[in-house]
Amino acid sequence: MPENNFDREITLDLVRVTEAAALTSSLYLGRGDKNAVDQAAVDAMRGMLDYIEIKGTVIIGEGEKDEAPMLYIGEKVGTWNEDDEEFDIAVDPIDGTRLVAYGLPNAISVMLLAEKGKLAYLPTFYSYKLAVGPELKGILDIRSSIRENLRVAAAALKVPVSEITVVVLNRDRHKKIIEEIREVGARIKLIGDGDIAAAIATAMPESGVDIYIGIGGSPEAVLAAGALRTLGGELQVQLWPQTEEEKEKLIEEGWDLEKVYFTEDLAGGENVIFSATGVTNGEFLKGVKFHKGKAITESIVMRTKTRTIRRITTFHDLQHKTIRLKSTEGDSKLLSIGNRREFGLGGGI
Ligand SMILES: O=P(O)(O)OC[C@H]1O[C@](O)(COP(=O)(O)O)[C@@H](O)[C@@H]1O
Repeated sequence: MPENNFDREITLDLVRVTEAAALTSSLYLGRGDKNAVDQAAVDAMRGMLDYIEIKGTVIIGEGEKDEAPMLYIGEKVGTWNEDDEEFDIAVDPIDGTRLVAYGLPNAISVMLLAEKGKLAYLPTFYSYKLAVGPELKGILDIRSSIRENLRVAAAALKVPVSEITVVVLNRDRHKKIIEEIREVGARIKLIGDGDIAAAIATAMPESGVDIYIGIGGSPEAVLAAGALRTLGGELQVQLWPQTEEEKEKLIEEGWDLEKVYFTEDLAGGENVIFSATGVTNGEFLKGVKFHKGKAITESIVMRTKTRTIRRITTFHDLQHKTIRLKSTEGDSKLLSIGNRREFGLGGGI
């Protein structure tokens, strides 16, 4: 297949993967069961990844933190035919599992594909991140104080600081950051979870978000960088060890804790493809909606090569839509998304 056609094909394939994860996990909306949400998304993703004509290796999986189900690092995905191209893959089957478990907004299913060796490995579980859209790209510095960055941002955007909106994960570790933003007088949106969407929102003018800052998962940083590459935004990241012991170990191993990773260091190469599907309504994607025999999903897919950004609304007929679920052990089954009993869920009244 000529290279261009191949890229186009694969772009839609990735949407099918995040759509399947979003659809399946959304069956568990509001049931209070984070693990069921994650398991559904992981198995659906794995099931769909099998169909993509690539030699894919998952190099960024997620789930270690709470022993959640995961697509594990090193897992081979795709068809692995002789002529297939090799790609590295980063996934977050659900960013915001708790959000789905409690029916809260802003959960998405995400994956990223890049040329081999072009996605960064960050050794810490958490990273300190600063994300901005195109207008602030190259202007802020993660090493500067919050006050200084907000001053510079206001000057660059030609607005008073009070019109700048900063998104921060609502965590105790961010107490100082939040206090500082309040002191300077910018607006703050505290979010419960889901910092991939928050970082990406900075590059979406309609979101009303200017800056995302704070400490969040390292895999999420790489995934957000993949999208920001195409959107023309910027992510700056520093490793964030959680203990003195971890810090010393990293230094011993030769990691530079002062180093700032920029967008291209995190997701480099010419050919980065990012796909996300909304699970619950959010900043930049609508969540899965069930309506009169159909499930409706909204996805966004983008490629760095052409800078094309597509929003895709898909109507899935519940009578005919099947999803292939595949377990870590390799067993697969085809389930009908319209039949909740097949997913071990009550059929209702
Ligand atoms: O909840 P923590 O430990 O503060 O970690 C923050 C990370 O967790 C999330 O909010 C949610 O991640 P999961 O849904 O994968 O658990 C991420 O968006 C964020 O990077």
